[in-house]
Amino acid sequence: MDPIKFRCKECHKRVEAQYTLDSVRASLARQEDTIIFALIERAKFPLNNFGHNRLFGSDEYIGSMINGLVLKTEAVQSKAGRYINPEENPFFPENLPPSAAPDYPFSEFLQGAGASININKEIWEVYFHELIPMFIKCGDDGNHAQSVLADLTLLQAISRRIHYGKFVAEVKFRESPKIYEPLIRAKDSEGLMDELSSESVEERVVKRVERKATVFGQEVSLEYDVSGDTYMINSVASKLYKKYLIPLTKKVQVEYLLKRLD
Ligand SMILES: O=C(O)C(=O)C[C@]1(C(=O)O)C=C[C@@H](O)C=C1
Repeated sequence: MDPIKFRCKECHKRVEAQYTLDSVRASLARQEDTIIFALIERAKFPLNNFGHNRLFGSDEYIGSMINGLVLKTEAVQSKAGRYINPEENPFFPENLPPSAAPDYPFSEFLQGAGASININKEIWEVYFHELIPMFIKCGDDGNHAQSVLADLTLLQAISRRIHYGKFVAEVKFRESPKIYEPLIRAKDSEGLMDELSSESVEERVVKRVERKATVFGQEVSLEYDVSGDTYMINSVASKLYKKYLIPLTKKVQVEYLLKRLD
């Protein structure tokens, strides 16, 4: 197939991202939609034995189906430039091929050694050992590749949300350097955690997620407006946020800030 040759006048224009507390919160809210739809997609499949299937044998990668597919997919996406975007973090950063995509001047908003924080190993553990058992039924419907790719889409959306904490932390630091600098110099993780946390904002996020998940999970029909909850992921989505996504986003914020002045 021929690649698309068309290019509009806007193609080469650099779009400098403006990060403010409002804009990063708006981005977190949009990312909720992606995560909820990815949860709905994954919920369509049973467990599908991801831990046992072997893929890519011989001298290539040998591992479980999920490891193999994620490793290979990330390699392809890395070549296509996914990880030159500072908002993206790979699950298998070791030996990723470099980007072959044209250079793009992504914003250099993040500062210090914290810009390269990657807690995907922890996210991976939480995902397979705590999140998946929360909403996926045991069983095998033969759709192994499909369910693994649904896992990857969901994992990437979750990872992006959690690592977006770096951008939230940088915005907060720039807004109040006089508050954050002494805490960073004193390596006061608890003080930083207290400073960046807002219980009322967190409550609003969890409530909004539950509401969105209820609406997105409904079946829409031509005969009647909406019918019952199809995928039952509203309680899963709000629990996911309360128990894992918000705490891990805050952990990334603290880790980022501790390295902000390095
Ligand atoms: O909105 C913020 O200020 C954030 O830091 C993001 C976030 C979240 O993960 O949703 C994390 C910490 C705050 O307590 C509130 C919300």
